[in-house]
Order: sequence, then C-alpha cells, then structure tokens
Amino acid sequence: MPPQNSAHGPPFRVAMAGVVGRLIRCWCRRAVGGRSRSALPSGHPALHPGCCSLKVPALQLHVSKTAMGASQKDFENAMNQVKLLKEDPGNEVKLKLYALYKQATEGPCNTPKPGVFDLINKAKWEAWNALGSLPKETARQNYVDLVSGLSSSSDSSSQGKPEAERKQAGYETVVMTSEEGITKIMLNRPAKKNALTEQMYQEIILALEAASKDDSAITVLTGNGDYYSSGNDLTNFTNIPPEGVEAKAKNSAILLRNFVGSFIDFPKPLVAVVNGPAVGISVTVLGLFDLVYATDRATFHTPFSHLGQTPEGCSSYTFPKIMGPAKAAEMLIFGKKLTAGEACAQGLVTEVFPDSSFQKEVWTRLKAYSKLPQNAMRISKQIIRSQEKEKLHAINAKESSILQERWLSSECMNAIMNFFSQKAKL
Ligand SMILES: CCCCC/C=C/C(=O)SCCNC(=O)CCNC(=O)[C@H](O)C(C)(C)COP(=O)(O)OP(=O)(O)OC[C@H]1O[C@@H](n2cnc3c(N)ncnc32)[C@H](O)[C@@H]1OP(=O)(O)O
Repeated sequence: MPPQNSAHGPPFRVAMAGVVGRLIRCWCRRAVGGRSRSALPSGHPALHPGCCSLKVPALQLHVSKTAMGASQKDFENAMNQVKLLKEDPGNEVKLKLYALYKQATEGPCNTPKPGVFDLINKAKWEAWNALGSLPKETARQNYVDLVSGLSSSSDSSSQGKPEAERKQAGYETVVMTSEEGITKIMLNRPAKKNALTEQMYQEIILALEAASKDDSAITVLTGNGDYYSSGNDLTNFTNIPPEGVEAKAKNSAILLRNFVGSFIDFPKPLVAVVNGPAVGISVTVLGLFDLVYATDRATFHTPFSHLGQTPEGCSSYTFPKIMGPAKAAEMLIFGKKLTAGEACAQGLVTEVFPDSSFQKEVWTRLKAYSKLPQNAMRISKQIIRSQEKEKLHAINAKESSILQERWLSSECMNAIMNFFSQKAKL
C-alpha cells in the first residue's frame, strides 16, 4: 500500500528556495539523523510535511470557506496523499500543513516559544500558535481541504507532461494514469490474470479515493493483458494470521466491505473497460459502474456456489434489478458464464466492441465524454446514486457478513484446496 511505503512515494523534486528553505532542510536532516526522506519509516515525525509557512492566500481562502466534517479517515487519507504529491508544495504551504496537523492532533499551541535564534522551530511555533483556539475538527477539515487543493493543482500542473510522467507513483499492483480528463486505473498482474490480492484491493480503494478528488471528469477501471480480472486471488485465503482463520475471515470481510463501499460512494462517472474475461468480484461490482464497455472476447462468470461462496459487490440486489431475478439466479446461484453479447442483452454491459478495434473505439468515445461539463455529469450521477446509496451500503454489509461465515465453511475450504491441489479451472 503506497502510504505505508514511503520508499515508493514520488520524491519532492523542486528544491527548496531561499535561506528558510536551506535552514529547513538542515532541520529535517538533523531531526532524522541525516537519512533521506524516502528512507524514513512511515509515521516518523520528520516525515510530516510541516516545515515553514508565511501566507498562501489562495489556498487559505479555499480552506476557510469549506464546511466542517472531515472524518479521521479523511484526515489519514490526506496525510497519505501528501506523501504522494508530485511536486514540493513549498515551505509556506508545508508550514501551514504543519500547523493544521498539530492543531488537529494536539489542539492549541501550548509549548514555550523557541528562542530567537532557533529560526525553524520558531517559524513552526508561530504558524501553530497563529491558529489560536481553532477547534481540532476545523483544523482537521482545513488540513483535508488544503491537501485536496494541492492534489488537484499538482494533477493539473502535470497535464502537459507525457503519460509516463503522469503515472501516479506509489502503486505496485495497479497503474494509475491521468490524461485528457480521464483517470485510468489499470489492474496490473497480467501473469495472474489480474487476480485481486489484498494489496490490490487496498490500492484500488486508494486509487479511487485519489481519482474522486482529482480534476478528471471520468474514471476508468481496466485490466492489463488478456484478462480483465479473474476475481479474488485465492491465495488470499491461504495466508492465515497467528490469530487464526476466524480473524482472517473477519479481516477479509472488512476489506471486502471497504472495497465495495468505495464503488458505492464513488462520486464521478465510473467506467469499466472490460478488456477480457471477468470472474467473481470483478463481475459483481460492475453493477455499481455507470458504463461497462466490453470486448467481444470478454466473458462474465460468478462461480460462487462452485467455490462454496455467496454473492458480493451488491450483486444480490443489482443483478436481479438489472437483468431480472431469473437471469440473475442463473449467474449468481448456478454460475452460468455469459458471453459479452449475452451480458449486453441482459443489461449488465452497455456496449460490446470487436476485439480488433476495442481499445480505439472505446477510448475515442470516452475522450469525447470527458469533455462534457464535469459538474453536470457528477451531479447527475449523484442524483441517480443517492436514491439507493443507503440501501447499497446495507446490502454490502449483509453480503460481507454472510461471506465471513461462508469462508469458514468446509464447502469453501475444499473448493480452494481443490484449486491449488489440482489447479482446477473454472
Ligand atoms: C477479500 C475479498 C474477497 C471477495 C470475494 C470474491 C470472490 C471471487 O472473486 S470468486 C472468484 C475467484 N476466482 C477464481 O476462482 C478463478 C480461479 N482461476 C481460474 O479458474 C483460472 O486461473 C482462470 C480460468 C481464471 C484462467 O485459466 P487459464 O487461462 O488456464 O490460466 P491459469 O490458470 O494458468 O492462470 C495463470 C496463473 O494465474 C493464477 N491465477 C489465475 N487466477 C487466479 C486466482 N483467482 N487466484 C489465484 N491465482 C490465480 C493461476 O494459478 C496461474 O498461476 P501459475 O500456475 O503460478 O502461473
């Protein structure tokens, strides 16, 4: 997961300017015993981007106008996002971030003012102290807003760069790129048919979180290689922690719920570019996408009963709604594999394209859509989704909890052992 691994975060490329910058660099080095920033363990105090600030009028405006309400999770995500910034935000912004972070976590500044020659700590103290009695919750929200502003300006400043440079660093199992108003999240384990490991679920959650805040109009999920995705990586079930299988099942259910939740909550148009066969959870979440474009080579398969498992991804609700109860049962209970044409006829797929022209036709279409007014698209999606968002979350919770039990069943354990012992194919 990128935020846990600062070695994968992009280096801040812009050199700190001026005397204050040089002093801060010295402080950072001193504070961490001369180690480079990327070599630091995550959570090390000196990793926190709090350094120096005077005033950042535009950003401050943005900060003060926003309503309160950032959760602890938003705050933690924002801290992670700071590590992924492509460009050094500059000392002033870093000081502001430092002050907001301290205020949000410790409350008003109550430490003695550093001495007049202790320039760096004095600057930091002044920035924190200037926040007065700002409530912790407001500071947390302002921190989140400030980071969000930085992320989008950093994204838009990279628009003129070639694609290789616009790749978001820090991901290992997905490739995230932004171009012409489209953020693409590509599953990138082609040798394993893009089977979803635990790390991959986490990276997709983070990538969706980042995409929801960037300045792209549309977000696309696709696969690298001949498969879209073969669903849950069955080795996920073989890695049992010392606490035992029950703990494993519980953690997996939490991961599943968070993963599906990030599709339910995704605020922008979300498009699946299904470049090949899709299995299991990669099929079920398609019911939460706004467009599903498929190559005619794709198939759609949810062999849950074969695996001793039950539906997830809200498919117990979305599939009957999309294709009617009879067709949904054929897929979800009996594991019938659909061709792309069948999936399209049943409403799960928006449109099927010949494999030979799939990429060209789909991306031409999406580039045209990405030029539509962004806010209108986003609001339209939200109107549609808001009608059943709570219901989807409740269904997600229920499906995850039922699966937690199923994973402990002999039916499920036997099916997984069978896959590994005989390499039984679906
Ligand atoms: C924590 C949240 C849980 C959420 C619950 C989700 C449930 C689901 O998604 S259920 C669906 C699970 N998926 C499967 O059961 C698929 C299992 N895989 C297969 O049946 C086949 O691999 C195939 C039909 C997808 C592809 O067959 P083939 O074209 O013959 O290719 P290989 O089998 O040789 O695959 C290459 C390589 O990749 C490994 N692999 C593929 N899929 C998975 C997978 N889902 N889990 C683990 N490993 C997978 C396969 O074992 C091969 O590995 P090597 O032998 O080491 O090359």
